[in-house]
Amino acid sequence: MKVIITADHAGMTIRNEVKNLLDEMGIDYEDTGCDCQSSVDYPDYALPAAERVAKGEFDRGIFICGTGIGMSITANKVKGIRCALVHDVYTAKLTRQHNDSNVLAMGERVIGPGLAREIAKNWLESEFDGGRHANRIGKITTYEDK
Ligand SMILES: O=C(CO)[C@H](O)[C@H](O)[C@H](O)COP(=O)(O)O
Repeated sequence: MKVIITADHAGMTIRNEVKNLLDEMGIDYEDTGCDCQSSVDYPDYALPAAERVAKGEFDRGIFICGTGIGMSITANKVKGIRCALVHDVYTAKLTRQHNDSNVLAMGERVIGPGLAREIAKNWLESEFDGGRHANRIGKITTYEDK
């Protein structure tokens, strides 16, 4: 699995925690910033990273900002992206099993690094269930292709 990770200035601590997790799990990843010396705009990070997931360069993305909302709204504008904003372990698993989410968004001003790590681990380890859920995702894809 290849993962792209990106964050704005409000997501640096969780970004570093998730990078440690990816190292421990032996998962290949690219960190596309920010360097976060000053305040930045989340769309400048979410859009290029989401496009690279949509193109198939990466299997999954993990995007972090203050609330996760800006990153998730932006990522979901990119065709083929199913970005889930997650702040608990239950929905981390369920959004993989039911929604086949390919991007995980989290907010560093909402949860701490320990919970973020558990969320990322469960999201990375959970598989899509297919079946009735594939049919539902097909309806989203059909809409995107119109
Ligand atoms: O987009 C967001 C909220 O939807 C993110 O949380 C940003 O990180 C946040 O807006 C940044 O806020 P700041 O006051 O400019 O640090």
